[in-house]
This record gives sequence, C-alpha cells and structure tokens, in this order.
Amino acid sequence: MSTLSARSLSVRLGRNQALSGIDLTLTPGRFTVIVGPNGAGKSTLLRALAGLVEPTAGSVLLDGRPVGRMRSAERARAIAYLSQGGQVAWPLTVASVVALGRLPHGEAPDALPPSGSEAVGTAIAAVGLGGYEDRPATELSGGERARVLLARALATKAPVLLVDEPIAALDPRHELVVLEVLKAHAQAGALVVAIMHNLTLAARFADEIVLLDRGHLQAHARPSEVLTEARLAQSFGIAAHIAHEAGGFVVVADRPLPQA
Ligand SMILES: Nc1ncnc2c1ncn2[C@@H]1O[C@H](COP(=O)(O)OP(=O)(O)OP(=O)(O)O)[C@@H](O)[C@H]1O
Repeated sequence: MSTLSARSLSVRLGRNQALSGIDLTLTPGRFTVIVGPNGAGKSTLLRALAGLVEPTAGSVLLDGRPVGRMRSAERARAIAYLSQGGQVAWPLTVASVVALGRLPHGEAPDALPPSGSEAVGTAIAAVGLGGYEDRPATELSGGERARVLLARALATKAPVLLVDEPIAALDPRHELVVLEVLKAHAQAGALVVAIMHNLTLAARFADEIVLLDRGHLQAHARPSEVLTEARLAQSFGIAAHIAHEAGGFVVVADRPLPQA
C-alpha cells in the first residue's frame, strides 16, 4: 500500500504563496488528474508530493512518513516523478534513457538483470515506441521524447507515479495511448497522478479530479462533481457547458468571462 497525503501543506516560492493549506489523500489503484488555471500551483503541488519542494508549513506523507526525509534512492524507488517538458541532454539511445529508470534499484543501464530488461521493454512497448530502442533520444520529435521520458518513469516500477502534463506535446492518438497507459497502471494497483489542461480527457480518464485555484484546493471528487459549469466559471473564468454523451461528458468552453 502507498498512500500519499498532504497535510495542511503550504509552499512559498520567493514572494509567491504557491500553495495554501492543502489537505489531500491519494490512494493506490486510482488515477487522479490535477486541473486548474495557469499559476494555480499544480506543478508545485506535484513537486511537493514527490518530495522535491520543501513545505513552508504542513507536510507530505507517504504511508505516514515525511517524503522530504526519505533517502533519495529509496524515494526514487517509491515515487517516479516526471517533470513538465523534460529534455534529454545526452545522445543516449532510447533504450538507455529508459534504462535510467532502473538506477534507483542499483541496476546499471548497460548491465540490466533480466527483471530490469523486462521492465524497460514493457515500458517502451506501453508508450508505443517499440522499434525505437536504438534511436538517439536527442533525435526524436517532442512528442516521441515525451513518451521516452514517460517510459523511463514507468520502468522504475514505483508504486507512485506523478507526471506533469504528460500529453501536452502529443498528437490525438498518442494522447489516448498515454492516458490508457496511465489508467491501466493505476488499475494494476499504482497510485497515479497527472496534471492536465484538457478537461474533457481529464473527465473521461480520471477516477478523481483535484481542482486547484490560486494555491487553494477547491475540490477533490469524481469528474462529474468537480467539472461543473459554476466551477468552470469561478476557477477558470470561462463560460462553458457540459455536453452529456453516452458513457461520459464533454466540456465545451464557449467564451472567456470578463476578469473580475
Ligand atoms: N521559482 C519560482 N519562484 C517564485 N514563484 C514561482 C516559482 N515557480 C512558480 N512560481 C509561482 O508559483 C505559483 C504556482 O506555480 P505553478 O508552476 O505551480 O503553477 P501551475 O498551476 O503548474 O501553472 P501552469 O498551468 O502555468 O503550468 C505561480 O504564481 C508562479 O508564478
């Protein structure tokens, strides 16, 4: 079991109060999507959950233990974190980049044990990059590179996976491929959290949605409870309507509302 929780979590970045008094409990087997307008504090929350940002008040606990006090290798085995718009600095092959996900297990990328090779192969196949293993990762498109980095995070086989805007650079087909991977990962027992701006895809794939606005937690519930026309107006400043379809709903953004 890996339960991740924020308790009265506040984070100040320079002069900005990025997060204020967040109370949140996330559980295994659930795919949670964090939404909110630009600057709401989504990336800061994800980084704090990963133990990469020191809370100014409150705490982040993994199974009751403060993540900030875990040793980095232990934390990396427990929590795989993928930042927004990640880059690959060295001309390593796709297989070598994904194999870096095994480092927290003490496995060298060029000498993986069978279990490590299997984790790498499965992750590459899951993101639809079979056949790309020997390509230099620096010679890929932005969307291909984003999927390589997601595969690296998956290859870690951490029980917690935190990903910041995993579909931002992807074409429509690969948006669905990646969201299906994340959903399946959660259904297999992982605790999966992703930041997304596409509210319709968030509604379709998420088990639960966290809505942040100006550093505050506005809602944490099922998509249909969070993505209401009133909340879209209040938090995103848009007039929108919800179109109901068989098996789900579509968020149609009609126009920006005048700023208060
Ligand atoms: N290094 C920093 N120093 C000072 N303030 C920062 C820093 N990084 C972010 N902020 C501020 O903290 C707040 C939250 O930023 P954060 O990146 O978490 O927002 P976000 O919801 O992820 O936004 P976006 O949707 O634009 O990616 C914003 O007001 C931002 O300007």
